[in-house]
Amino acid sequence: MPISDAKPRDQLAEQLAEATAEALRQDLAQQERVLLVVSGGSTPVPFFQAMASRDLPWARIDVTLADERWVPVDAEASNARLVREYLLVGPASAANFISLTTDDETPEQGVEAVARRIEALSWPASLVVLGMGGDGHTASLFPDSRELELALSTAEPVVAVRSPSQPQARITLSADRLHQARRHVLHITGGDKRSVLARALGGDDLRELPIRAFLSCPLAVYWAP
Ligand SMILES: O=C1O[C@H](COP(=O)(O)O)[C@@H](O)[C@H](O)[C@H]1O
Repeated sequence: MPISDAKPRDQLAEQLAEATAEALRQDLAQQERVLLVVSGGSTPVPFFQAMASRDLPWARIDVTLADERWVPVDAEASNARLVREYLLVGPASAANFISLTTDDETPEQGVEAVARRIEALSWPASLVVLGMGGDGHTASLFPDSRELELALSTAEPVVAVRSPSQPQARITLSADRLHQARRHVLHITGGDKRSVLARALGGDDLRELPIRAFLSCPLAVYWAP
């Protein structure tokens, strides 16, 4: 389909995939391995689909997540399942995916093993693609999380997170780790999220809207209705 006939969200996903592929190519010209950090949730699906067929040396690319629900890898709610189903297919299946879960019962038990995995990657990442929820959370930095201050301030790479608003325990890259990237993108869709972003830009209380921690990365915003 010519890009001009595409629906806005698919068009946005194509543009983001092109920019991501270009960023990875640039860094691959300078270093043997590169790292791409992606978000979960529902928004990234068309981006993953657009990315999967890109002509890239995928075997030299590590892919990990900004955050994960502490659920089995094949669970509906698993961000890793989403990545495997929509991104790691076709040419992109040659990429090395690093998950954020272990067989431990809780993220608190697994957090150290995940931290070692994450530390071993090629930081700074080429690109961190953030998402955002309607409550202003990004990754698993939730406004109502007990661990929000820790996740915003620690130098540790990952934090186990409990949020009353969320049905599952989670694990998230810390804000410090998410900042360790050459480029940052916020990928959001819909009028509601545009309003949340506008509200975030008008204030500075991170606990109210944790996305504020990334508004001056600099951050490229990819938005479509
Ligand atoms: O729970 C999560 O939510 C955000 C936003 O998800 P969306 O479904 O509104 O696109 C996502 O960025 C994060 O990775 C995910 O775990």
